[in-house]
Amino acid sequence: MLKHRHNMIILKENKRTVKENIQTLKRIWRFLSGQKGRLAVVIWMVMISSCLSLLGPYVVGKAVDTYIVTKQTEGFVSLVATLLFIYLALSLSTFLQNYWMIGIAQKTIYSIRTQLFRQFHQLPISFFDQRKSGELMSRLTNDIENMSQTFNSTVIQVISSTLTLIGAIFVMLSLSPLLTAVTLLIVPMMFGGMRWITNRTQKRFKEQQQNLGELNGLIEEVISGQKVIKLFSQEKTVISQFLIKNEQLKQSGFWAQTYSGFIPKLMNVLNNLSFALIAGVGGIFAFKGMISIGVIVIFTEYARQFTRPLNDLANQWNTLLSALAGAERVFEILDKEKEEDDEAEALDLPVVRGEVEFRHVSFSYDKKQEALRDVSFLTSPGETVALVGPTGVGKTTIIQLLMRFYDPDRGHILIDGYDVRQIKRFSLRQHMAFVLQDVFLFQGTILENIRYGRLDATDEEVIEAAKWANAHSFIMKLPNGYDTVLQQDGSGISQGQKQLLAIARAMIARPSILILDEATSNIDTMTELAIQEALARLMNNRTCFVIAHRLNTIQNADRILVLREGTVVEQGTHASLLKEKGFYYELYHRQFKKEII
Ligand SMILES: Nc1ncnc2c1ncn2[C@@H]1O[C@H](COP(=O)(O)OP(=O)(O)OP(=O)(O)O)[C@@H](O)[C@H]1O
Repeated sequence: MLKHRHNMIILKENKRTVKENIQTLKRIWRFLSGQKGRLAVVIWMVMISSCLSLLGPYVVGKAVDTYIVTKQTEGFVSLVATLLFIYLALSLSTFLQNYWMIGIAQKTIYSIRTQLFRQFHQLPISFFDQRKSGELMSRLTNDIENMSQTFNSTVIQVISSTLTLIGAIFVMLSLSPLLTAVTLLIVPMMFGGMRWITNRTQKRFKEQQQNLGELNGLIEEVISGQKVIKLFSQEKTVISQFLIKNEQLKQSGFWAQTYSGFIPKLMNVLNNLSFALIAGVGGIFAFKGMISIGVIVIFTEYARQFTRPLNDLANQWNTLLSALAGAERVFEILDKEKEEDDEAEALDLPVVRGEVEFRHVSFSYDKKQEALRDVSFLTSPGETVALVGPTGVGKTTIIQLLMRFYDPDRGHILIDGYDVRQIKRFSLRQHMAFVLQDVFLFQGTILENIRYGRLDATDEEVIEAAKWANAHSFIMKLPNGYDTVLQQDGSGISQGQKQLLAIARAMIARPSILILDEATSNIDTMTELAIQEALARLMNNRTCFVIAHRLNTIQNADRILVLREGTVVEQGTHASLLKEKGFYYELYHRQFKKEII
């Protein structure tokens, strides 16, 4: 039943062309390259077990004719022993083929999963900017899991069902073509009936899937937005929204399951019908001496063998197609263009002084609307540069280009006189560190989180950095000090403490160029002071780019770059810019002055 439900859900995906499916199969085949020998053994095993499963009923039929009808006992025991051997061998070969196939499947899935995970690290940032993380996660988990399930069982089932089906028809034809025709009568009825039910269930399953998606979306939103819901006392609204969606899901689920429940019933009816037909028509043939009783026994057994593989094939076929669609989604990522390789003569910069120049840089994310337009500036080593401007003017974009997450469409970015394209990415990023307002902490200890800045730092160096970052004292108050395990979102420590850890992490990286995205959230005064002091130490003697939100930072900056609509409209110190009475002056009076009044 479950399998059948799955069929319906994936009907939509089955619209892929045969050519596309063959191409995907070819690619999967390539992943199996190291295991073709084992796969051949499995296929042999499947063939043997299919033959054995056809042989069993044949021997039973022969036993009826030779021993039971004639009441002959001699040799009967050895025939029963043969039958026992056939069924034991069948069980053993089924077990072995499953065991080996699971081994092959898991090895293949392991290598596809590893390749996909590696690929994620080689893709440019633009790839991630354009996609939802949930959707990417689902390729690495759901799609691969779907492939894995299919490899585990479907391949074997498809081969075995096909062989059994062909074998059964072949043996039946050789025994009695007429009775075979009678047995096959149920096939069109089976397809007709299935089609009738499928047409009705398909719509219901689509509805169910859609309702389930909407309900999941609501649940996800409610869980992540718990604080907002509570704060605005929206619990009742959310619950009533949930009840509506839940009711819809119940309704569609009820009808989908009810309709699909007809399928096993139909199979049963048809099976019984075929038994009755074989017994009735076969009986008449037997009276006329056209066939023996044993042949009727063989036919009734094969009739069962016949409907089962047909049903299995219908189910497995859809599962296989759905797995192919999943595989295609995985391959689509594997085929994405990787981040451009470093140029052959790209340099390793052992030391960076921190001179940064943007020379007529223009850049557009979508190649339609420019996010930066002819931006030029030159900073001296050790300068603190504040990027100032209204929202969406390109402050973050300047930083993204500096870190080489994107390359400019026009113009050049130079560090110590070298075009960033001439520097190896790894080397470039090694000289940079950033402290962003959303501090990203990994699941792990505090020690590991700080050491992320430079993996070869000793424990002593980590502690030293934490002391410099004013983080040591709060860390020591935690139950396990530096060994306290943080969850991925850093729950358990405050926003300000996360900032202090981020500063320690940047400190240990010993960068020449520092990037700061100042936190806008309110942090208590004591922690704020600790952060400001730690930042001042971190920024000392380093070129710093600050996406500045605090007046204090802006006033103390050596250079302020004032951005407007993707271009630098003014630059200078706070005092000189105020004197100019231009855009900065306007911004200052609009945004900041109220802070100091
Ligand atoms: N990944 C992206 N894809 C497409 N457009 C983007 C992307 N990131 C930013 N943009 C667009 O580029 C322009 C500049 O964005 P940017 O993030 O650099 O602004 P900002 O000055 O940092 O803004 P804020 O102060 O709000 O963070 C905006 O118009 C924005 O919509």
